[in-house]
Formats: sequence, C-alpha cells, structure tokens
Amino acid sequence: MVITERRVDAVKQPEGKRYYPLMLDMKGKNCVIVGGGTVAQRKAEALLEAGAEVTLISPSFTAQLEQRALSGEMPPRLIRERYRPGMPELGEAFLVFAATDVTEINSAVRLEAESLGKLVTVANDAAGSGFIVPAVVRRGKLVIAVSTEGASPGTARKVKRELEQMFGDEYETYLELLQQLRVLVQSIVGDTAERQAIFRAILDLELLAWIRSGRFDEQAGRELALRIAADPTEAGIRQLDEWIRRLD
Ligand SMILES: C[C@@]1(CC(=O)O)c2cc3[nH]c(cc4nc(cc5[nH]c(cc(n2)[C@H]1CCC(=O)O)[C@@](C)(CC(=O)O)[C@@H]5CCC(=O)O)C(CC(=O)O)=C4CCC(=O)O)c(CCC(=O)O)c3CC(=O)O
Ligand SMILES: NC(=O)C1=CN([C@@H]2O[C@H](COP(=O)(O)OP(=O)(O)OC[C@H]3O[C@@H](n4cnc5c(N)ncnc54)[C@H](O)[C@@H]3O)[C@@H](O)[C@H]2O)C=CC1
Repeated sequence: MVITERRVDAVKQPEGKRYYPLMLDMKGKNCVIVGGGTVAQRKAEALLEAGAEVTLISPSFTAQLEQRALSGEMPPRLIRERYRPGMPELGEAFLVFAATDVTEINSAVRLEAESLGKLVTVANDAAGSGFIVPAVVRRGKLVIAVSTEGASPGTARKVKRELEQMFGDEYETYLELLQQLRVLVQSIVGDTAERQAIFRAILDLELLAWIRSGRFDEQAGRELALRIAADPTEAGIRQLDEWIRRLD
C-alpha cells in the first residue's frame, strides 16, 4: 500500500501549457509524417482532407495507407525507409509529425525538425510537441475543434461524439445561407454599426428551426434574401420571423 501511494505521489503533473488554437490553410502544403501505423494514418487522412500534400516515411504502412496511396486524387507519398537524419523531405516540410512507436526515433525526428525551424508534433510526447491535434466535428462550414491540451485524448473524442449529437446537418445549410446573406448585406449596407445590428438580427431569426422543419429550400432562401434586400434594416429583419412562421 505504501509503495502504491509513493507511486501515485511520484506522478508529476505535466507543466501547464496554454495552447493557441488556430485554423491552418493546408492546401498544397507539404507535410511529413514519420511512421506508418494507425496514428500516422489518422493524421494523414485529416491532412489529405484539408488538401495537404502528405509524405510518410516508414518501413511499413497500414493496409489503408497502402490502399490510399494507390487510389484517389492527391494520394499520399509513401517512402519505404526507416527515418534517418538528413532526409531531404524533412527540409521541405511545412509541418512534421513524429508518429513512430519508437521514442528515440520520435525524439530524433523532433530534434532535426526543430533545428530546421519546423513546427513538429510528437505522437507520444505532448510536452515535447510544438503543436497538438484536436478532435474535430464538421458540419459544412461549421468546424468544432475539441482539445484537452493532451490531458485526455479519449475525452476529446468523447466530447466530440456528444457535440456530433448536438450539432446536426442543418448547420451546413444554415451556414451557407448565413454566408450568402452576409455577403448581400455587406454589398448594400455601407454603415458598419448598422451592418452589425443587421447581422445580429439575422442571427436572432428562427432560421435553424425553419431548416430543421424540412420546409426550407433554395426558393425560400432566395425569397428571404429578396426581403432583406428590400428592407435592409434591423427593424425590417426582426419582422421576418412573422413571415417565416406564416409559411408553416
Ligand atoms: C497530445 C496529443 C498529440 C497529438 O497526437 O496531436 C495526443 C497524444 C496521445 N494520444 C494517445 C492515445 C489516444 N489518442 C486517441 C485519439 C486521439 N488523439 C488525438 C489527439 C492527441 N493525442 C493530442 C492531444 C489532444 C487533446 O487532448 O486535445 C485526437 C483528438 C486527434 C487526432 O489524433 O486526430 C484523436 C481523437 C480523434 C477523433 O476521434 O476524432 C485515443 C482514443 C482512440 O484512439 O480511441 C487514444 C487512446 C485513449 C487515451 O489514451 O486517451 C496517447 C497514448 C497514451 C498511452 O498509450 O499511454 C498519446 C501520447 C501521450 O499522451 O503522451
Ligand atoms: N497521438 C495520438 O493520437 C496517439 C499516440 N499514440 C502513440 O503513438 C505511437 C504510435 O502509435 P501507432 O501508430 O498506434 O503504432 P503502430 O505500431 O501502429 O505504428 C508504428 C509505426 O512506426 C513505424 N516505425 C518504426 N520504426 C520506424 C523508423 N525507424 N522509421 C520510420 N518509421 C518507423 C512502423 O513501421 C509503424 O508503421 C505509440 O507509441 C503511442 O504511444 C497512440 C495512440 C494515439
């Protein structure tokens, strides 16, 4: 019992880091992942989805990565070698992922990448990483990223699943509509304060419920835009809920 207690007491709290979340434009950006296992695969898939060019360095790869390299647009490049210092791919990378199951290799990748001025993440060492990857829910243009700052990745995944239940597919249509209305209002209302008041009024409209009801379509969106263009004032927009309700 005493031994157990000592063991628990000896576990050091990792020093607190405060991360800065951001959204990176990865289109066409070179990313190097060292490793070819399930973690490398998960990171590669997310990067490819964001339009990055992905190179993986590993003596072996998961069946899914092998498959992905043969098919589809923008296949990942697989380099079938063990990592060794001085590989040119690292120097050309925008981001580097050290994702092998060998701590010494991951550390060597980190040191080299850092010496080249690269941002690097280490799959088994949050403290030694320049960035970490959150769990992500996407609904069209709505992106919800969840992080526990490395405290419990499993919890990040769990919270993501909860958010998936809370935020349904209606957000895809909703954000497309809001984007259109925003561009429209920006093109017809010159005064910043008035524009902001209009945007707030639009957010207060019961558009989500309308979309969820299944009665909203392209024609309805057009009609809404026309009504806003006809009376682009806060008061005018606040009256639109009545019109929406009457459509029911
Ligand atoms: C620090 C970080 C670095 C990074 O990879 O960026 C990191 C580190 C580690 N993860 C480990 C384990 C697991 N990781 C997951 C899952 C995910 N891990 C992700 C991110 C991160 N993981 C970063 C912090 C994120 C944050 O906290 O905010 C997610 C969110 C994003 C993604 O990878 O895309 C993705 C969910 C994606 C989704 O579902 O959408 C699961 C769950 C599962 O697989 O079912 C497990 C097993 C359960 C568990 O251990 O909790 C271990 C090994 C521990 C060990 O063995 O001892 C380490 C190493 C360590 O802790 O040092
Ligand atoms: N960050 C995260 O999200 C998670 C991290 N982990 C940690 O990440 C590590 C990797 O996990 P998995 O992908 O599940 O392991 P895995 O065993 O599936 O894959 C390890 C990969 O590393 C490659 N590799 C080994 N030596 C190499 C070398 N010298 N050069 C290049 N590649 C080499 C292997 O070929 C293999 O493809 C584990 O050590 C684990 O602690 C585990 C789960 C989640």
